[in-house]
Amino acid sequence: MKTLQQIRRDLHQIPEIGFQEVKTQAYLLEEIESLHQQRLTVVKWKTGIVVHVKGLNPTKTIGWRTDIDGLPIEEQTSLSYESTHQGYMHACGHDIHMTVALGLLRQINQTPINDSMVFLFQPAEEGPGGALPMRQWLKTQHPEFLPDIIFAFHIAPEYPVGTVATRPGLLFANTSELFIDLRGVEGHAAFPHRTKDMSVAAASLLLQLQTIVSRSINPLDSAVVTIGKMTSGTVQNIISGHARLEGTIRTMDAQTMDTVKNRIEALCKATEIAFECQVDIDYGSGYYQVSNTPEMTVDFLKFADQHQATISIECDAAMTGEDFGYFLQEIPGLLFWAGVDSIYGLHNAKLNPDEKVIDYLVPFAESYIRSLSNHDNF
Ligand SMILES: CC(=O)N[C@@H](CCC[C@H](N)C(=O)O)C(=O)O
Repeated sequence: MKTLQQIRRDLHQIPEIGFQEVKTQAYLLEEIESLHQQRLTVVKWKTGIVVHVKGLNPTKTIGWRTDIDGLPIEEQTSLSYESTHQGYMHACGHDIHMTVALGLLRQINQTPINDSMVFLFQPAEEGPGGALPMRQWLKTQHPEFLPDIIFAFHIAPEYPVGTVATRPGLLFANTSELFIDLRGVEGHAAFPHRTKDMSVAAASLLLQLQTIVSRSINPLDSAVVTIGKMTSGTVQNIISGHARLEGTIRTMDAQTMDTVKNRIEALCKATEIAFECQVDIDYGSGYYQVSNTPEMTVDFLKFADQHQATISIECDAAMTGEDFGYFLQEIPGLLFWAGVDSIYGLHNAKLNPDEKVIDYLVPFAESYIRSLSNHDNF
């Protein structure tokens, strides 16, 4: 049997983006198939997997969800086990998330609890979003695998290993992707008056977008409009006829998302008039906020407080997005941060989570799950 460290390193080498996690799915299936199958039912969904572990005397089903996708980032860690998929990296820790889920699955399968468990290996968390369609599929095709309560964690580079952090209620923001295409007229650099320059239009729009949060959102509310990518033009002496802005919107309040989108649409219309061009907006995929079930989260933090090896923190909400919010929309549960002590943050090409988190978190999660299965107070 492979060590969990080996599994994490193997998975780290094969990052794949949303709904293309073919090798990842095959690797996970091989590991799952190597376990005693007596209590297991394994079903594939797209590039994801659902594993049901039958309890000894089940009255409920406890869910554990992990995301499985990587990011389109060129890794710069120089680790001996760095990504073999050029241009792709597990830069958000999903390799650690999967490994912990497999470790917990091994433990629960080896020494079952009274209740049943369902492990959801979910594709496409970074986009376009696997949680919502997976939830719908479970509801319609496999309601017997729908958990009564559900848990997930996310690595947190800023905390040391052994730290868990979460909060009752809102933890992560509402999100929407944002893609804006500006189409004008390309032409010779020496004759600007015969063109409609989309580099200038995009630059102007980019700056105007920055006024939304500062001038249209109540300062006591919170929002983010980030343009992470801006492309325009072909070569230095041709005026660009096409530019594209790619970004993301984050809001703490679901209604604030509408306010931000209304302002974006107004500024795009104004850009069309000002620069005599066509501007098209595509909101891509959006995620519902992650809102933890309050009583369960208070109990979780109490459990963590009493756990010998754990530092527990009631943290602030963050502008991160997570499609786990779609599971919590219908199923009680919570998401928590787990410290991995890296000077480089999430989505950074040098992110290097401390693998000790695996040996800490599997027993922590196992004892938490066992404590829940001994109670029927939810
Ligand atoms: C935990 C994390 O980093 N999640 C991602 C989710 C991305 C959602 C979507 N693709 C977007 O960019 O809006 C995040 O960036 O917060």
